[in-house]
Amino acid sequence: MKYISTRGQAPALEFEDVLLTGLASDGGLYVPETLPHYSLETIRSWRDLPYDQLAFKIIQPFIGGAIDDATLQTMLTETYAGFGHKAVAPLAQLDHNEYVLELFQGPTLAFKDFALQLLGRLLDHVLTKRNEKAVIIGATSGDTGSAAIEGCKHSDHLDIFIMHPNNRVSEVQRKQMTTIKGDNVFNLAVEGNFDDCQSMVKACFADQAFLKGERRLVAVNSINWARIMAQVVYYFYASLNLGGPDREMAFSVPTGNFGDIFAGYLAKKMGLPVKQLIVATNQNDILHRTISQNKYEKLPLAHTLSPSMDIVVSSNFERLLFDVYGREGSALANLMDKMNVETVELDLEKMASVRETFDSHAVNDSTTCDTIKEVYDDTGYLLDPHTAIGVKAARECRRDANVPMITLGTAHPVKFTEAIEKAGLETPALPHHLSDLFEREERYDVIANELHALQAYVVKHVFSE
Ligand SMILES: Cc1ncc(COP(=O)(O)O)c(C=O)c1O
Ligand SMILES: N[C@@H](CCOP(=O)(O)O)C(=O)O
Repeated sequence: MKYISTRGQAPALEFEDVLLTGLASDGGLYVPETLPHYSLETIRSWRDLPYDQLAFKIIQPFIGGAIDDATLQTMLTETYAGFGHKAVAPLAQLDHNEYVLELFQGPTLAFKDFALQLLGRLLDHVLTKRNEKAVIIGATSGDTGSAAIEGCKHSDHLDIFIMHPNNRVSEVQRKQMTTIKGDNVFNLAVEGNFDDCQSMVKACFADQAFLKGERRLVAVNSINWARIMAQVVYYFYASLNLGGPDREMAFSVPTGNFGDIFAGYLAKKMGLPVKQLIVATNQNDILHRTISQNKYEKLPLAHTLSPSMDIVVSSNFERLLFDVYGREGSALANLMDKMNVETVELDLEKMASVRETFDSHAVNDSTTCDTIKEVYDDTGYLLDPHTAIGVKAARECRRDANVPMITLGTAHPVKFTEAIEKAGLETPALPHHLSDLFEREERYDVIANELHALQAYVVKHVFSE
């Protein structure tokens, strides 16, 4: 399978090279040139597959010949065997036709594990084969960081640098990242917000001279296509477990960088019957304002009780716009340049095509806490604040009560004590494998919100080995 850039100028790449990059050289994001499409009959035939085998069916066509089938299946089996629930992505029922898809059963307790525990294995496999070393530079608002470090810490071929906004991730999230030992692991607390960290990652891709041509730069954020690819699987899995593909499903997705919901959009394009996709945001609601009012306007980033979604510039929205604008790279490049500097309205018929599938809703901190409390009182089920935003948005935007509504449960509540306590509830104990987290020694450095500070740090640690 070939991958092309959303901005039309960068060379098309095969899977292995897409895996080993981040942004395309023209500043765009890689997407498959064509998507596989499956008949209902084919999807139906996957109904009884365990998660790892379903993952093989969905992921293998994206990888093509880059990894042989037996090795890929082994990687997938090992990846998902490390999850804390035998079903890997179990469904919890809140009400009639209302579910939470628990995507927080992986080692770092957030949906990021689904892709990042696999990504670490894929990268190690390909770099070993090529006998190459790479540098990972990633940005996190709290969850990507620990999942990426967990996935990459054993690789001799990778040095991993993860930036988080200083004092703006939860304590559990910070400790999860900064207590992982490994000579190849570096945590940086940036004096800035997530958007600052993310733009530094992108700036590093635009100018890689600081790596002296000696190391490849790889992304672990969802700008890396392999992240999205692995996230498509659980839409199929959830649907198949609730009678799909013979009935439609609706999904509500707590949204920040638009990676997770974009995977749902791909699942629909690949043939899964999906009635609606709900973009659920916190107070950082640029996507909600874009979808509901057709006004893409950047406002200052707000710090909320759902810190992982404290994001203004949602990178993967570009991948959706690429489709909406007829896959015309040059038109999209112009639009993205405009969106970077001014408030933009999309063409009306383009917006109408977005609204055919997508609805949106924004939830503030106080309603987030009320939702956590209400659902707990009704059902005894404790939502994390991000998932609570998804549940609230699902209840507000539902198009058809007969269609099962599945909210993606993106994180475990134990990571977000502040919101749980503000909801008047008690945070549960940390799971066994993290029970001594607060006694573990932390290791991280604080750096200025400046590209040269980051690059100097990376150079010092990569080339002084
Ligand atoms: C817990 C949690 N929920 C939701 C999101 C939003 O996901 P996405 O960035 O793919 O939209 C994130 C991270 O972005 C997250 O960490
Ligand atoms: N919520 C994320 C932010 C980064 O998003 P990504 O999906 O592009 O890696 C986080 O927790 O770090």
